[in-house]
Amino acid sequence: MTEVRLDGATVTVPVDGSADRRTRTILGPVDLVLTERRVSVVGANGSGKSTLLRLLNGLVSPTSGAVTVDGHDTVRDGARVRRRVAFAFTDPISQLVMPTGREDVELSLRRLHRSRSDRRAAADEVLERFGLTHLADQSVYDLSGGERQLMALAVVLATDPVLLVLDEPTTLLDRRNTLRLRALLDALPQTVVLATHDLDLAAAADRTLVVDEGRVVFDGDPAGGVEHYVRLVDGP
Ligand SMILES: Nc1ncnc2c1ncn2[C@@H]1O[C@H](COP(=O)(O)OP(=O)(O)OP(=O)(O)O)[C@@H](O)[C@H]1O
Repeated sequence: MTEVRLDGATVTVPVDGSADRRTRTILGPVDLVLTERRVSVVGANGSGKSTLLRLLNGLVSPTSGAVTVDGHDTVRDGARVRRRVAFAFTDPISQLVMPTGREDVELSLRRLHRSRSDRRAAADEVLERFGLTHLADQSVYDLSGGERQLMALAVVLATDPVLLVLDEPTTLLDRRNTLRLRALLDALPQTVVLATHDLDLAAAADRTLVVDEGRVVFDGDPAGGVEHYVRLVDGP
């Protein structure tokens, strides 16, 4: 079981153009211990969801407080944390850095498999597992949005991370690919923390956090979380 812990985690940013170096708190303080297999995070645009997610693999460092994954501090032990935590961005093209999916999967396997032939065999296995073999050698720019999203997921999951963090994974997907992604997530053994505006996806988690103006304002069962969020947006 993977344990993610946030202890008084706060993120502040400089206020643009302020002469006296003023700062603004965009998240926190957040105190959380996450051990569930599926955690969803919902909240309005700009509420702080991505910032919360980015704390989990050290993409963002807390200005104060601490974040640990299985006891590893995301700042002091950054490299170890990033080997355990995979992060998938909303826009897969920012994830896919090589010309083809196969090369991207091989790139992510370079640490696990030193020899080129082992890497190639391992990449074949990953692509097969995700049903992407037929798209492996196509330019990533020629893939559809949905295919690209699945390819980006295959790339980050190739190294078998213990925690998968997904920032709005279904935003670019049609219904068919959304359902395909949901089936894929259901079958994953990893712990998944995802931010989403898709309330069905949010409700399928084991635990839901609602973020509003940088604070976690609800933490509990998914049905209650979705209801809380809808009430927050629609008003009482
Ligand atoms: N590096 C930064 N510098 C300044 N402001 C930032 C920075 N990162 C985030 N913010 C601000 O912090 C707030 C929260 O941003 P965040 O991206 O976490 O929101 P979000 O809930 O993921 O939004 P969305 O649903 O639109 O993706 C926003 O007002 C954003 O402009």
